[in-house]
Amino acid sequence: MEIWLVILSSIFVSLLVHLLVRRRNSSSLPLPPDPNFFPFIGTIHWLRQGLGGLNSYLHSVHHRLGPIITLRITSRPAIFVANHSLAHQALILNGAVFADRPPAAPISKIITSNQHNISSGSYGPTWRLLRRNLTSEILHPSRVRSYSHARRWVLEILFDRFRKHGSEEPMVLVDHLHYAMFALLVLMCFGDKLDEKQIKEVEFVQRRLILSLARFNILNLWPKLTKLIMWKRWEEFYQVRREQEEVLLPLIRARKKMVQERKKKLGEEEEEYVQSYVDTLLDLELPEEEKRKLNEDEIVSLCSEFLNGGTDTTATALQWIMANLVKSPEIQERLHEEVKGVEGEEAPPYLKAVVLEGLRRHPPGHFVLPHSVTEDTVLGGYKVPKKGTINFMVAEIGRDPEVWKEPMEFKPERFMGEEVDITGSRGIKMMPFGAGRRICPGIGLAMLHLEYYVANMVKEFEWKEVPEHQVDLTEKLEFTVVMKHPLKARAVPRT
Ligand code: HEM
Repeated sequence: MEIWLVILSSIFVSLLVHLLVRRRNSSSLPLPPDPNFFPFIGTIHWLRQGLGGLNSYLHSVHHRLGPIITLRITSRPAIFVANHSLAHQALILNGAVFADRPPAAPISKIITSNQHNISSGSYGPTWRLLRRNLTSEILHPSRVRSYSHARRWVLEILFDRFRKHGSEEPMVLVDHLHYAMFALLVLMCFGDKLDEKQIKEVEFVQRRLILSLARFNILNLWPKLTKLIMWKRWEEFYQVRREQEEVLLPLIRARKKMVQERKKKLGEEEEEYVQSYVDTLLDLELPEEEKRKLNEDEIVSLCSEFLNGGTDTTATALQWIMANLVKSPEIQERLHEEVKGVEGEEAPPYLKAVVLEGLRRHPPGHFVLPHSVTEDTVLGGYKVPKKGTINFMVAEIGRDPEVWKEPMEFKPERFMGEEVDITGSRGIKMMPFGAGRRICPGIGLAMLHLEYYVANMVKEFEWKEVPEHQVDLTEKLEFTVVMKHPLKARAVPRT
């Protein structure tokens, strides 16, 4: 009874808002078409199927209404763009206007210390400072080269695990990939080679946070109400965040102490020192807040963003690529022929093609993070309002049959002899890292990690399918879009 009352009053209120907004916009351009005359009704349909239902719902709506549509999920219109040329117009040709982020929902506000991180920060001086710090101090190619010992160290850990597991039994590869990517990024973030127990603790708190976000999302809907009727879930959320702080803060403080002691000893003989992400954050001064330094809460959020941004995405992409190599032994063999004689970290052409095809066919994120515009603007003949949210559909764009022949097939050959600009600046054909001013700053590091680990895993082992665990490419939405049935294959050492 009460549920019906809530649904009816929501429909009534949204109808009213819908009509009012229509009237206000009638003198200017319309918003992109909305599939539902009664806002929320269509959305209830896919909400019932969970977020995974959104993809197929959007696919059918785009098919009916064209490449740019509006959905009303909350009071802000959410616009979805599924076309490469519109994405280019917005993100590259009109980049500054489309570079903002919408205000964070209550849960994200807490996780991001009030949007004081890169991915959720508004387009302005603080975002610019934080992003420039990451790209120039940690992700600059020369700095990335200086972490080559870490890549090798993690490769040895991986191979050790594969050998211990043995070649007879199939293994779930993604668990090892997650651990490996965490070991690598934890080192870049906190400096020292931590021991396995510490790395596992970091991996545990970080993965628990991102995997439980879907469960906590409901708290965003009406925080004042959910704090009353769902207080237990709020408590659970605060507990997850507290436990994250309990693991990350001691690592941050230890690094701070080390940096201070190093400053005191300046001039004396230097021990070997590789700069970590935390070191770079300690000295930053926020330009919009009387040059104050970052507090511990903000440093935790930035480290958390760095760890999650670079681990789950890369491990997911690695798993999809390896799954396709197991499924197509002839592609794996061609790749092995190419990489077996290659030393060093420069990727040969077929390896590059395999990685690009993996990112096109299975982008870890099916959408870029939500964007918003700095002023009312126009896209595809429709109005994009300042307070709206605009989403770019990465998977739809990379699988567009108008652009890609047989888009659902895994064919690295399509990239051979053809230069594809993955940043999209000269035209977008695929955009697994986004495009324009908010493009993933980790793009160079991610490509290096993908090429390096795919090449070495194939060089050292032959990956074989097991009849009881045939490769199944069905997708499932977690933090990224992962394999619903994780890859289980045998790793046979090559002699
Ligand atoms: C295969 C690996 C990766 C993929 C597919 C990926 C993908 C993306 C995408 C789609 C975005 C959103 C772009 C937008 O909103 O327009 C993004 C943003 C971001 N990524 Fe990545 N990423 C990867 C690896 C990394 C790595 C290694 C790091 C850092 C170490 C990183 C850090 C970030 C950050 C900080 C942002 C926010 C940028 C901003 O808002 O200005 N990512 N990434």
